[in-house]
Amino acid sequence: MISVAEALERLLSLAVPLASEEVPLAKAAGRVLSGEVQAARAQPPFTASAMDGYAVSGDPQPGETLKVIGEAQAGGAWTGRIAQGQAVRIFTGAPLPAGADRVVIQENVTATEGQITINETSATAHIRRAGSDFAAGHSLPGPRLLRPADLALLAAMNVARPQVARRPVVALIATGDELVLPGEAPREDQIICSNTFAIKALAETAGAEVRLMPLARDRVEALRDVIALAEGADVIVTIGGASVGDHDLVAGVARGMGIDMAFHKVALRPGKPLMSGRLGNSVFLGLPGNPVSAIVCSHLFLLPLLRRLQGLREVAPVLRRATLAHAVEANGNRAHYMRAIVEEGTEGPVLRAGDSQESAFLVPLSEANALLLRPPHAPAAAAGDPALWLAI
Ligand SMILES: Nc1nc2c(c(=O)[nH]1)N[C@H]1C(S)=C(S)[C@@H](COP(=O)(O)OP(=O)(O)OC[C@H]3O[C@@H](n4cnc5c(N)ncnc54)[C@H](O)[C@@H]3O)O[C@H]1N2
Ligand code: MOO
Repeated sequence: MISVAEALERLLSLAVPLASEEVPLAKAAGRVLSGEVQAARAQPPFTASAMDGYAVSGDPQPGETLKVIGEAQAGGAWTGRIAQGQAVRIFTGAPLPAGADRVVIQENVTATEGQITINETSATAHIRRAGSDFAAGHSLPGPRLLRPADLALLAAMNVARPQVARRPVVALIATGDELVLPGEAPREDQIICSNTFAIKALAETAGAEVRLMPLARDRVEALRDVIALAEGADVIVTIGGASVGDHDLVAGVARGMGIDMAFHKVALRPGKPLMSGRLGNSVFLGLPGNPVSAIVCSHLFLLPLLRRLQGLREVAPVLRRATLAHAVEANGNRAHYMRAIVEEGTEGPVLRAGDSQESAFLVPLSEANALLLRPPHAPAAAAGDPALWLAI
């Protein structure tokens, strides 16, 4: 069995970066900017008032009275020139008139018909210099996952249609004679297919377009047919049938279809039977069927793969530190990702592993907000000891 790190490296090496496409900004959230983009203009494009008040020349002192000779508002510049002893009524965002050096906020003046008297001065000029946020030509480098603030920045840079990596297409295949879809009437010996819905949602958070394939029954031909239907997908994900039982057919069928297997079995709990390889133009990822195993493996492997396909470099799950709320036993030879709850304590985050670590149970997974990582062969640890975790 190979380590989680080795498996992830082998999986990521199968990823051929996807082509890019242009999208309108309103559709660009969560997409990966492909390359560098440059600002067509500076921001602010002109020196602007940062407050509502009066634009003045020089630094008039308390008691001075100035004549108000015009008004400037955002989107409505006053185009004259201010001289000493004059003021222009100005509002936040308006271009600062020529000859003005500062803005006196309206709270600091007494305004009467056509004039103001200064009551107080302030150390700040209350102006935003042209280009003080960014200059024309300012660049936002890619690849970069576009967060909401990035979209505002791109808009201000007047980039209307950024180039982003196209969405990876994921074909999701649940396997097993025991499965029926939610809403259907299961026989006594059947269960509801659950994993698919978590994995679809997870893949979509990483920008994928997910195709739900028909359920594949536990027969070689049936499985082969559904996998063949998935041709053209960037990633083919199977769920179940990954282990060693007589009805666990996925590895054999994938081999029969010509997969170049990168690994099968990882020193991981839950998720030992995980497999991956290249199948035609697709990356093939065979997840174990147990719901927790499949979902944990999706966090650890599918999400990084989807991000790498879109060109991102830093894709491994982010490990954070916390202290253990209780003792934990020594670990065996597989990295154990325990379902846990992380909470903010008085001295930082505290981790509590769930009572049940059964890889088929969904309630503890639904209650968890973290996976507590116990590395292979980690010695027993006591309450208060440091531990690593990742958010789920
Ligand atoms: N003799 C051995 N048996 C098993 C081993 C082993 O090493 N030796 N490994 C165990 C481990 S670890 C895991 S994990 C499971 C995974 O096996 P499979 O990937 O072959 O999964 P299945 O047998 O098809 O299913 C396991 C379990 O999950 C349920 N399942 C499957 N698909 C879904 C779905 N889409 N939604 C909800 N539940 C699903 C299925 O009914 C089974 O109960 O193997 C152990 N066995
Ligand atoms: O590795 Mo299995 O995924 O323990 O349940």
